[in-house]
Amino acid sequence: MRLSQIDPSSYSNADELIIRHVDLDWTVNFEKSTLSGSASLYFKTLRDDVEEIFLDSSELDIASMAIKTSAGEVPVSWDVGSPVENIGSKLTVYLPTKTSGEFTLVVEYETSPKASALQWLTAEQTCGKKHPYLFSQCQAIHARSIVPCQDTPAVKFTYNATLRHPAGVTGLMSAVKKKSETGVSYFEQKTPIPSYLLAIVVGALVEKSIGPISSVWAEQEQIDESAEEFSQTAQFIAEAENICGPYVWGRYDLLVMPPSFPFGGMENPCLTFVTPTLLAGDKSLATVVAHEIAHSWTGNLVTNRNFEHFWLNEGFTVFVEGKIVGRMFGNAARDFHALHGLSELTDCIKTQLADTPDLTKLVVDLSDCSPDDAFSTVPYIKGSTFLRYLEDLLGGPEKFEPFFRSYLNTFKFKSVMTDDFKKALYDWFREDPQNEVFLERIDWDRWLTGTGMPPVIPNYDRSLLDACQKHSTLWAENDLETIKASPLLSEKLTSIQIIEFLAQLLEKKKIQDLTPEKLKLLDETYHIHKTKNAEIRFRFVRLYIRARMLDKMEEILAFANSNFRMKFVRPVYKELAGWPEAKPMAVENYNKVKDQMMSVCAYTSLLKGKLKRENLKKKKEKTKNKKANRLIP
Ligand SMILES: CC/C=C\C/C=C\C[C@@H](O)/C=C/C=C/C=C\[C@@H](O)CCCC(=O)O
Ligand SMILES: [Zn+2]
Repeated sequence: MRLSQIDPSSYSNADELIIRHVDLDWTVNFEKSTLSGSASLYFKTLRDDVEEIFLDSSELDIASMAIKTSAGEVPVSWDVGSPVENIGSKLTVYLPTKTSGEFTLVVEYETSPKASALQWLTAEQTCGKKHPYLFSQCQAIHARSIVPCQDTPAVKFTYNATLRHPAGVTGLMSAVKKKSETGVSYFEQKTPIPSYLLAIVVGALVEKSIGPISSVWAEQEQIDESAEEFSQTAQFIAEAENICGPYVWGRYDLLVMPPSFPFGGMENPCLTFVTPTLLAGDKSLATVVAHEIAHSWTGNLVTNRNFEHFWLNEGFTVFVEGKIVGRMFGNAARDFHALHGLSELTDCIKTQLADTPDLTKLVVDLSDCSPDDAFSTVPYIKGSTFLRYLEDLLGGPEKFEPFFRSYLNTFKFKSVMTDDFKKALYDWFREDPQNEVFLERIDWDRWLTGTGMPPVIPNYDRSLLDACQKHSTLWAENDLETIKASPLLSEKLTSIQIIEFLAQLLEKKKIQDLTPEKLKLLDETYHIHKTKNAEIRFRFVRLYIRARMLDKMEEILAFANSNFRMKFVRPVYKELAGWPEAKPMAVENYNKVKDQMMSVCAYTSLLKGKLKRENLKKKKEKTKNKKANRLIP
């Protein structure tokens, strides 16, 4: 079911009125695990005589609501619809009179201790062990669990916030801090944002400067290594500005999160959240920061109108990330980065999305699927591959980048659909009639609604990939003695090449004699036990699983418990579920640690396969019934 015309995942009647600004006054209650206070929503009607406001909400305890106009404040009544799993409840506000123009809705409320956007950590769960910690993750549709709102990226608003928290901790938000007093911080976000970019963190945080507009924030124990790992931040920003135009958000700070943060990074404006699994010690995973910086334009300035068009956020961002890599490390590195993305996409389509081919489309149908269930690497990699294909087709970076900048400039502060991009592309390139023949070649249907891998793979420079291929073939197709004798073993691979080589090894249907001895040699050859690189460890524990090494279960589960980044946790559990001897231990471990995971991670790690299969079964039955009905004369 589509909840509204504009957005299948939002109840809001954003075709009738929109939120332009929000004032938040929140008190952080660590003892109750709640936020309490008020949200003032400044509305502008888009048509005359609006009678009701439909908002999104999830488990909010609402104490009062009032409408404020220049004439004064009037209490209003409301109704909370029955909750729908992974969606929340429709919140209907009844306006006292037919309303046009501008007005404010003031809501006094408290969040649930189970608010899906929030994670509350006890002091023991932090590095410093002295203070509790709170953080949020609102994308895609979890903002509704911390504020009643039009929780759709079709609507953008500015916000101010007053944050009251215990005196010994620091509060930060996805905004610029204007002032702080003991136990109170004041924030301002002057650039309109969609609700999914609201963010809050409260904890024992310290700051270290890493550039003219940037600091890294972390717990004291990780601050120095974080500053070192992300020392390229200012250069990433400079390259991104060169590609996309001026940076408008004032500050670009980084926050190194606790290990339970479910994603690699989250592009919260002014304050990107990153997983500590990026702390590899050699900056080899810092391209995630380049990615989050790129979002300052693609996603945060030009935003997908709903999550069916998520590729407009992520595909565009990976495309810019690749360009930053190219400018800083050369085109061979850019192309290797893209080829590595394609390996990840192949793996994702074959494993995570094997039962749901519709989710391999670039533009998906989210009518009966929550965005969290649809999330995959497809919009990232298929999307960026499409843009690279267009760039190559339409004359290379020299011709494409001016168009790209103009697209960003035209749609900044707005929310867009795929057709807006398509029209902008045609408007720009049709200026030169010579482009017509190339424009005609673009098979939009296959790219946007075709399933599976991208229909065209660009002609990438494969020089850095070749070594990975040689190594994976050596290890997959030979016995131990032949491998030991190979001169390849003394060839050095970079961390990223090791990641790709292991990914390729995992891709092979059959690895000859995947024995403990072989894995021991592999470990020694590439110094896997010494590495801090989580991407390498992640792939190596999957090899242990493939080799059915029960004696490595402790190590496998230690990795699964070392962080709750979904990219790592979900495939590990999925593979363990397919190994009958290990499954009971995996289930037991999951049950032990699931309360330390964010709800999105706990929910998608174990249930997803089952739920998807059930939905598919239901869909098939529906189609069968429809067909049967058609046969009835
Ligand atoms: C076609 C997909 C439709 C909707 C998905 C939209 C949002 C999904 C929701 O689960 C939130 C995603 C947040 C992502 C944040 C950061 C990513 O870049 C992280 C990528 C994975 C990782 O590196 O850990
Ligand atoms: Zn992203």
